[in-house]
Parts: sequence; C-alpha cells; structure tokens
Amino acid sequence: MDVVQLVGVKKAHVDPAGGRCAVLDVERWVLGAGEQAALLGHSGSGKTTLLHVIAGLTLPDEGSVRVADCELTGLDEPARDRFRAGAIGYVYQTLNLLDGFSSLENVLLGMTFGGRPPDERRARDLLDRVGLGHRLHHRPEALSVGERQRVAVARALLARPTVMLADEPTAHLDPVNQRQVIDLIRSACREESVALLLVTHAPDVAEAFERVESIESFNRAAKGIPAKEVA
Ligand SMILES: Nc1ncnc2c1ncn2[C@@H]1O[C@H](COP(=O)(O)OP(=O)(O)OP(=O)(O)O)[C@@H](O)[C@H]1O
Repeated sequence: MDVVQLVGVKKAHVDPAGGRCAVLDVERWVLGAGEQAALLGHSGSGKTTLLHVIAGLTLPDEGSVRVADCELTGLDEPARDRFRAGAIGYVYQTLNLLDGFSSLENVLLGMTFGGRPPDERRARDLLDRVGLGHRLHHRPEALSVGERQRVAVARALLARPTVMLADEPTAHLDPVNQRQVIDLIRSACREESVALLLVTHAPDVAEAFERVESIESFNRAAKGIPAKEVA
C-alpha cells in the first residue's frame, strides 16, 4: 500500500522579477507504507518544495497529492494543518524548536495543532529513547546541535504519524553524530512502522537506505534535465 502518492504534480514559484519558475513537474511518485527512502539532488532542485507539497504546507498548482488516503489538494489550510499534525512527522532543515521552551515542552507543542490532548508520557518516553531522558527540562540554547536534532525527531514522532519527512536533519553534524541521528530516525520509524523520506546531500548517509533516488530522476522541472530525458 502506498502512503504517499503524487500524480501530475506541478509547482512553480514566482521569481523576484515576477516571472514563474517551474520547480516541480512530477508525473508519478509514490512511497510505500513503512518504506524508507533517501532523496538526493543538487541545491535548488526542488527537494524542500517536494516535502512541503507532501506535508500540505504548500499546494501544487496542478495534480493530486494523496497522503494516508487523504487528498490534500481538497483541504483548506486549517484542515491541512490538522491533518499534518496527526499524520505527518516533519523534521525541518532549521529544526524549528521554540527557544523559550524545554525539550519536553517542545515535543508536546507538536501536538497542539492536532486537537488531541498532548501525551506527556509518550513525549517523555520518546525523549528517553532518543537519549535525552536527562535533558527533559533543558531549553534548546542549553542543548548541543545533535541533541536539538534529537528533540526534533522525538517531536516528529509524537503523534504516531504515518509518514516522516526529514529535510537534511544532519546537515550541521560531524560524521559520527550524523550516523547516530540517521540510525535513530531509521530505527524509530521502523519500530513504529512510519514511512520515511529523508533529504540529504551526503552520499554516505544515502547509501545506508535500500531506496535511494535523485530528485532529478523524476522531477522534470529540475534544472539541467530536459523533460524528454525523464521516463
Ligand atoms: N517561496 C519561494 N518563492 C520563490 N522561489 C522559491 C521559493 N521557495 C523556493 N524557491 C525556489 O525554488 C527552487 C527550489 O527550492 P527548494 O528549496 O525546493 O530546493 P532544494 O532542492 O531543497 O535546495 P537545497 O538543497 O539548497 O535546500 C529554488 O530555485 C528556489 O530559489
């Protein structure tokens, strides 16, 4: 069963001169239930835009985006926000942790938009599992970059999502920490049967995945790839 299915998805951004710039042109792309895929691609090839479209953070100009059997293009923004809070775990490139709040509060805040009561026991358990049981009450500024990254992973898992989207979650880590955070994301997703799409620039991070693909192979709008060369 596919938990993400994009069909005929097109998305253009408006450039500073007011012109439209095609960023996504995807005939069909799917992610299976519990599948783990690494996504590579050059800077500006549309990786973050693709994740935003799958998460319903932005709508495509054309096409269908189905996630966990829900057609996101048919939902208004508040409905997409509610859907995302329940079905999608997102680890942002910039982590998006709130400065004034502890690790535990940051994890719990992830559920605020879902309309369900925050599950503090699960939040503590997840923080424990990512090795931060002793950092529950530290604020982001008192955590290392790797620890912040792990808080973001725990927050993304709290609502028991169907899909985890991770946008370069290890960009600022040394190779040892990078490996630890990736292993942690992968094992947590496997244990909870969460499908994973992870964007990375690091070929050695991608190598560990059974499915590795470059966005240029399926996005006809990626620069340098003429549409006719894409099957
Ligand atoms: N809100 C926006 N308005 C206008 N153009 C945008 C917007 N967001 C992204 N773009 C453009 O769309 C293209 C794809 O951006 P995107 O962030 O998806 O690329 P990426 O593959 O994730 O890049 P990177 O690897 O550098 O993070 C880029 O050329 C970018 O300048």
